[in-house]
Amino acid sequence: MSCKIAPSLLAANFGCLREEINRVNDSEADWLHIDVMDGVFVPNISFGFPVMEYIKELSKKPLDVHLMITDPAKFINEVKDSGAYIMNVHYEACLHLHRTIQQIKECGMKAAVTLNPHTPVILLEDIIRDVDMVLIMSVNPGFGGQKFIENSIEKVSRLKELILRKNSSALIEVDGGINLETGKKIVDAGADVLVAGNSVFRASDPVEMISKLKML
Ligand SMILES: O=C(CO)[C@H](O)[C@H](O)COP(=O)(O)O
Ligand SMILES: [Fe+2]
Repeated sequence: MSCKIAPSLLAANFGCLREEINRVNDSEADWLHIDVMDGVFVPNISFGFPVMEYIKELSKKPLDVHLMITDPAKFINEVKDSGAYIMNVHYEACLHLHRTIQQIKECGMKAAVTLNPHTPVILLEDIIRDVDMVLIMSVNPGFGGQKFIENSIEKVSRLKELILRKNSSALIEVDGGINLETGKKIVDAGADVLVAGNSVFRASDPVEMISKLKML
C-alpha cells in the first residue's frame, strides 16, 4: 500500500497561489498541508484564517492543518470554519491535550498531535488510542527548507511499536526535510503520511514529484 502525500503550501509561490493549489488538485496528492504560525510558539509568522478561507475555496484536497501556535484550543471553531479536515496541535502547546483532542473530534474534525524533535514518543502512551494521527516533526518547526533530522527515523519506529502495543489506529505523519531519499527511509520505518514542501514546489515538475513520493 502506498503512503499518503501532503504537499506543504508553505513552500509554494504565494504570488500565484491559485496556480500552485491547482497543481496539487491535478496531482495524486492525498491532502494539502497548511502551516499556521503565530510568531510566539515558533519564530516565524505564516498566514491565518482569511487566507485559509481562500485556500478552502480553491483546494479539492482535504486540508491537513498544522497549527504552530500557542493554546490552539482557543481556535478550534475557526479552524473548522476554515475548512480543516484534520487539525494538528503541538503536544508542547497544549496544557490540557486530552480535552483539546476531544473538542476537535466533537467539532467534526480528525484530531492529530504533533511532537517537536526533542519530545519523546513515550509521552503519548496515555493518549495514543484517542488520536487519529501523530505528526512527527523531522525539523524544528517554523521554517521550510531545513535539513531532515536523522533521529526521526528511529523515533518513527518507536512510535509504530507504541501504536501496535496499544492497539491504536493512529496514522504516522512526518514533516520536514522530506525528499525521495529521506522519504524512503521514513516510510520503511513505518510512516503513513509524508509532508513535502520544498521537494515538491521547487521541483521542475511538482505533479511528477508527488507521484514519485507516493510510490516510496
Ligand atoms: O511545518 C513545517 C515547518 O515548520 C513545514 O510543513 C515543513 O517545513 C515542510 O517544508 P519542507 O518540506 O520544505 O521542509
Ligand atoms: Fe507543517
